[in-house]
Amino acid sequence: MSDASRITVSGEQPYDVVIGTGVLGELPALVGEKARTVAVVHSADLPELVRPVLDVLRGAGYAVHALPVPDGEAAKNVEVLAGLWSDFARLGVTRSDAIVGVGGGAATDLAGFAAASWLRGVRCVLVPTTLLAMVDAAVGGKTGINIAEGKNLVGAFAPPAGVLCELGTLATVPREDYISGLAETIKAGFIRDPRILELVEEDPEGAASPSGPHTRELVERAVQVKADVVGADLKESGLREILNYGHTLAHAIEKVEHYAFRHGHAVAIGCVYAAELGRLAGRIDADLVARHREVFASVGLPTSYRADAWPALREVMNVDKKTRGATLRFVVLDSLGECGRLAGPSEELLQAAYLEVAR
Ligand SMILES: NC(=O)c1ccc[n+]([C@@H]2O[C@H](COP(=O)([O-])OP(=O)(O)OC[C@H]3O[C@@H](n4cnc5c(N)ncnc54)[C@H](O)[C@@H]3O)[C@@H](O)[C@H]2O)c1
Ligand SMILES: O=C(O)C(=O)C[C@@H](O)[C@H](O)[C@H](O)COP(=O)(O)O
Ligand SMILES: [Zn+2]
Repeated sequence: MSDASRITVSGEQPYDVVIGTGVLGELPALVGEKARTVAVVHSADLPELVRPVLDVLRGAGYAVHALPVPDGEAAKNVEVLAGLWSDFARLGVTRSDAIVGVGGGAATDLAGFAAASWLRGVRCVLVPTTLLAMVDAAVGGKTGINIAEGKNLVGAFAPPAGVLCELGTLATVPREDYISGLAETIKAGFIRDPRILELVEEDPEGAASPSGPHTRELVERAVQVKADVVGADLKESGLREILNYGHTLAHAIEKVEHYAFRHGHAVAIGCVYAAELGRLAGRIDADLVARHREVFASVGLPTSYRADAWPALREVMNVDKKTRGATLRFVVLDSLGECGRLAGPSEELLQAAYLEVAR
């Protein structure tokens, strides 16, 4: 029996993000009647989480194939993707069939791109199993992989047919990964829904645990922010850029760390950097910057990074997707919950803001 709430993402083909317990029963309806073969892309390290997915699909009569991929960020590369394409060919995945992605954001990004690129696009259903994947990665149709030159540089906008957030799976997420997901949740609070910040500030320890009192509300609020934004601007022609708050520096940190640094941890540092940029550019005051540091730190997220890394980080920031020609562009806050853009900041400003997060 499901207690699910659902948030609809509008667009050419609207879909629901279903949040609750006992939601996997909705999988067959999302995979659809036309499908015969279902390829389930999942992290090799999570057999207990994928088993119920396989059982539900097999019970519904599909020919189900489990396709394990390397754990975490190691999944998001071109060799793994090419391996999936060969698997789909071998298994005879056709345009009437479906791909299901199960796991954290790395697995759902990969599965989504595999589905978007196979036969130029087949149906994809996502079953995120981390907080970060539920509140952000699995929602909104940004799919992709990393290359040596940078994070998520190859991918496609390809919305899923549905997203099933089984809250029970959060219980086993390692604490540091759960906290990483809180960074994106808090980001949603700064850019659009300040109530999220209040919920975290009232009870940071509760927020940092899946058994905390507000877990479901935090997930629902962050998903609602994402749904509202991507429903209005799927392909990031304007509004959607606000979801990238903090990511210009965050992606550079991840690249410099060879993708061994958690995404949310990098986003927390990146949001503080963006806040400092905003303050130095006269857009927000010191109190709002302090609130960034306090709320991220209250749940154990980092807010500073190595001082000596600046030259390397600065170079990587040039390939940020918001850059236009030689002009770096940042999402900044104009006030709490209101975003603006900062285009072409001077090198002095970029460095001065970095000095504020450097340690
Ligand atoms: N597409 C988007 O819009 C979008 C948005 C935000 C982040 N992302 C991407 O998401 C990725 C980060 O996602 P993440 O934080 O989920 O990391 P992740 O996918 O690397 O998962 C973190 C770890 O948790 C494990 N795990 C997953 N579910 C579990 C569970 N229920 N119990 C126990 N362990 C579990 C994974 O195996 C992995 O080791 C990054 O690649 C980031 O770029 C994409
Ligand atoms: O959905 C979006 O749009 C986002 O920017 C959400 C981010 O949290 C996410 O990390 C995204 O993958 C970053 O996108 P990118 O285009 O900068 O790679
Ligand atoms: Zn992110």
